[in-house]
Amino acid sequence: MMLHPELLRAVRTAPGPLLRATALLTAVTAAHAGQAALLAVTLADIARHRTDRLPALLGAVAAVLFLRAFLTWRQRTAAADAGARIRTLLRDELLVRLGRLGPAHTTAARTGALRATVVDGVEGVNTYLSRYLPQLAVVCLVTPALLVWIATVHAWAAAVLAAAVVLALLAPRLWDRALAARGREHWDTYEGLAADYLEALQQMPALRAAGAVRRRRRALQERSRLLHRATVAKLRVSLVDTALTDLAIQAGTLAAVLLACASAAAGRATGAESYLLLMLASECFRPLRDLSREWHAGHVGVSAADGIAALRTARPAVADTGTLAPSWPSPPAVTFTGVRFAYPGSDRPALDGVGFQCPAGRTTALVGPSGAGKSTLLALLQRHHDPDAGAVLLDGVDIRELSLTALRRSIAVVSQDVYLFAASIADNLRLADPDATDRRLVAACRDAGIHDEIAALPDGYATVLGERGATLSGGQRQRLALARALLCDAPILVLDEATSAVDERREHQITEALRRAARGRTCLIVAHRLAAVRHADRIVVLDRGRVDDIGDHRTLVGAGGTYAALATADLSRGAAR
Ligand SMILES: Nc1ncnc2c1ncn2[C@@H]1O[C@H](COP(=O)(O)OP(=O)(O)OP(=O)(O)O)[C@@H](O)[C@H]1O
Repeated sequence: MMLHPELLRAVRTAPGPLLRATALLTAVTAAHAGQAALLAVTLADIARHRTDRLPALLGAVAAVLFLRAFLTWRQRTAAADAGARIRTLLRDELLVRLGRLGPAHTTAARTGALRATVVDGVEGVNTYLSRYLPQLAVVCLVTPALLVWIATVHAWAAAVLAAAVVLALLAPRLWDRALAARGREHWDTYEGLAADYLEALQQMPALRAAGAVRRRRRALQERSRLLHRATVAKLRVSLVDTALTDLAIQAGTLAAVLLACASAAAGRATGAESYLLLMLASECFRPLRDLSREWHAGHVGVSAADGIAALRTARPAVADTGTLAPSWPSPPAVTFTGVRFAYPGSDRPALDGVGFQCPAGRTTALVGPSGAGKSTLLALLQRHHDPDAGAVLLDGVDIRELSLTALRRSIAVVSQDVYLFAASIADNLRLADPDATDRRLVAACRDAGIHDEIAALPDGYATVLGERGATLSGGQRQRLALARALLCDAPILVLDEATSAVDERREHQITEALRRAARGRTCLIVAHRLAAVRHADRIVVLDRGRVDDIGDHRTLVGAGGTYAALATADLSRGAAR
């Protein structure tokens, strides 16, 4: 009978359907009791060889039977209806939360574990709400009413049954703490296994390349064994729980039967009363038996509730307190001033006193050795994190003063790992703008230098991509992502390692596409290979979290600093290819 605040909170997702499901379940249980009472009278009549009322009584029993069948059908529909709403609204709420939490959260959490919470956890909450809670309400409403009814027939029997009901309800609660601990352990193990499997499936090529499939399989088998152990441990506790309930029910029923027999033998009760007592004693426990069954089904919801609550109440890495939503008639300049930032848990700052400007409508390239802080700068611009000191400004306005929606609408991003959905090319493009016309899709793809290749596919823009866009090459995926970014029509374009997955010829194509795309936008490019950035209007060289130098390709090569060293390394890499 565990009531978790998170689960009670979730009742508000579908109060109407839940109330309807509960009312109908009460009616079904009442119909059971009514049928039992009618049967008691019928049996008493048969025992006394009274047949005059038999047809009417049997007719009434049949009518109640049909009514109950009808009510049961309506009840299941109402519960399914409540379930559908609970699932949809709860998952939607969690997805909105995940969206707000942003990449800072999703990179820290394991995708498989999040999936388990959002899919299986919500499923458990649904069972708890749409099946366990209505049954609990029925126990609270119908069982006392039946006990009062029994008391009018046989006060002692009612007292004994009441004691048995209380025992059946309370005795298993002694095991609640143990069950909660085992339930959590089971859920954690399940989440871990789900995350491991997802990772193994997604990383199968890497595992195969490293010859690690067999080792990974063994690790997963071990995980499965742990889950099996956790399941058995939980089952053991819940079986004790069920056994206690059953024991109380059996003892109560037996005592009531003995009392009924004793009363009948002593002539203190009529035949009809004895039959009624026997029938109602059994009905009195029906809601409890059903509750015990639903409890085991709904317990997953209780185990998952903590994870759902944690996800719902997690604080985003940045606060969305800004209110400005500028419309940018012309692309804004992006300025970093005195930016210092250390990742949570890291004592060494990733950026320390970084200041430079990306001029409006121009292309600025960020270069520097691995770990210099290039991606971190882009993450700060997108407000995945806020700087510990200093600020990022758009045309002089601190980005913290903009609402997150306005900021994100101002920036289009093509990141290192392009994500394409298992949908058509057109649908993938329209993620950026659902209302974009076919003409705009083609224009964006032309600018990104991918239109001809899409047009050459048998289904053109209607071609359905495999999962994660598997049917396209790395370079095609990157140019498709670029086209998608162009469709956003944002005044700032951010390209993080946009040419990382392609060969030299493709790199040239993409660089050309970028130059076309960058026109009329303030563009920030991070690239390892300098070919992609040598034409940039301004190149900012970062080294170990600081600005090392700023200039254009020619002046920086001439200066002979970090950039010149990178250029030499780049050249020799190019020669090696
Ligand atoms: N999520 C993170 N948590 C903790 N430290 C991080 C995280 N991401 C990056 N860092 C650290 O911050 C520093 C800057 O990393 P960043 O990814 O910005 O460098 P980069 O210049 O983009 O490197 P690369 O060219 O290899 O992508 C590095 O020391 C890195 O180890």
